[in-house]
Amino acid sequence: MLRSSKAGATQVQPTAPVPAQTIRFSTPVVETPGIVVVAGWVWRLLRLLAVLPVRFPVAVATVAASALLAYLIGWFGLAAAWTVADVALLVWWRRWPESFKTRVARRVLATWRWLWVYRRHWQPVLVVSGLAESYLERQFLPQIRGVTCSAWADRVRVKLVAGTAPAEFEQRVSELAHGFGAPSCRVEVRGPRDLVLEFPRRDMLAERIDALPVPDSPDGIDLAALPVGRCEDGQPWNLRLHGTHVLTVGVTGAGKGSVLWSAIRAMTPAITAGSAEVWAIDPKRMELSYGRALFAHYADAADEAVSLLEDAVGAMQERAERYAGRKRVHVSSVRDPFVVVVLDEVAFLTAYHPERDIRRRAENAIATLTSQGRSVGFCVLAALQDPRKEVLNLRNLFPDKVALRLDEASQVDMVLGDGARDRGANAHLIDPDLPGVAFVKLEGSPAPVRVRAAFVTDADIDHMASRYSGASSVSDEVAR
Ligand SMILES: Nc1ncnc2c1ncn2[C@@H]1O[C@H](COP(=O)(O)OP(=O)(O)OP(=O)(O)O)[C@@H](O)[C@H]1O
Repeated sequence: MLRSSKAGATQVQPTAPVPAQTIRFSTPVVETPGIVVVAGWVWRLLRLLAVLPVRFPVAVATVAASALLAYLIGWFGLAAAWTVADVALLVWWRRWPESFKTRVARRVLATWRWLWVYRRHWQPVLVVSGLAESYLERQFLPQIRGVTCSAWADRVRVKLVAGTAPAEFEQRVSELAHGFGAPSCRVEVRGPRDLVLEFPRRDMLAERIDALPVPDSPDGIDLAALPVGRCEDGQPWNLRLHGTHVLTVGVTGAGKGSVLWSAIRAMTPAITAGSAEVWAIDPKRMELSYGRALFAHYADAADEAVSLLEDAVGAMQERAERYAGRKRVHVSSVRDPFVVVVLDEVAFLTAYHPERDIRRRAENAIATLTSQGRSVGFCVLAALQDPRKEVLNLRNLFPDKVALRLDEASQVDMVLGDGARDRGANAHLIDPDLPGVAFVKLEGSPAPVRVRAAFVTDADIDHMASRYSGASSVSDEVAR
């Protein structure tokens, strides 16, 4: 039975003649003469010698100067010259460590990593991961243009094969990361056929980040760039609240609270001054209740929470009416403070609450706030555990999203948008021992960036509540 020719598809060798094909034309094989092969090798050697001084001017100059010194003053003199140079380098390193790192150490490291890691493994990794292209029986590989090292990552600049697209690299970030022994890989497109692969060497976010300092005065606070943590490259992670709405998604224990609290902490002086207000909804009664004194309004029970949301809608509409035809941009002031509605576990109101009326009212209010509040200085900052549509079908009304540790790979694109996982946002692979680590999309960069929120402890919240509370709520009158 199994031997029957009908048991499976017939395999045809692509080079073997098909039975019906009596004559088959093929290219004749001509043996390459030895002299041509040797000439090819000599040509490649000469080309390498010509390119070396351009590619590695310092290394070639050092070798050439050493050879010249050895010739002129002998091996003893060369050893003395090298000792002096080493002492000079040592002094440079001790005296100006930063400049030594950027000008010497990282360049040497980059050359080493280029030779030992990327050049050595480039062809096998790219061929096996399917990034080598074939045309007319010849193989074409993307070329390494150069390797640079930053404090935490290697950046490999690559020239694409003509006719291919960066998306092919974006879809194979996992293969590339494993192939080159890096924890992850990020693709940055610089221009036509020009991209950079970023491979972290160490995790800059492995250590907990303590709560960031509270700004001294409300004047320096930029509500469109509140410092809430650190990016993977060591730069501050600034969260935009003014002019947008933010949805923070993560499984239980992922650190959603640290994102909410870091944002509140960054604007506390504005809360004291009255130019910003936080209206907090805390269904779990655990996350926000600690800092109650900082909030203009607070609700934990479902019916109170829905009333709070409807009050916010009322205040927003009153402001929109006042602005109509007069003002197009909201500027925070004591008269018209910037209002952040902080909603912990938003699904409690929109999906899990047993009363249909509560769910419907909550959803309507959130939809109105998120669709109309941006330009009049209202922002919704919500936290959510499960990003599926059945749980929160309003998630697309939040322009900015923070993907903390997620349960499943498929949830990454649900939170950060199509293609985010292909671009390296592996939020489902975040280590559970690193709460507060997340992927976000920053302005001006389509590639998701790995960040970590600073951790605001209970003691920090206590301190903030006792020192900065007492702001009178101007919007009270409007809301009531
Ligand atoms: N940014 C952070 N840095 C370091 N540790 C953190 C950070 N955020 C949270 N943690 C730790 O993780 C624990 C859980 O954090 P948190 O309660 O904020 O998670 P969550 O996502 O809000 O969970 P849940 O939905 O169950 O409330 C905290 O008690 C704290 O110990």
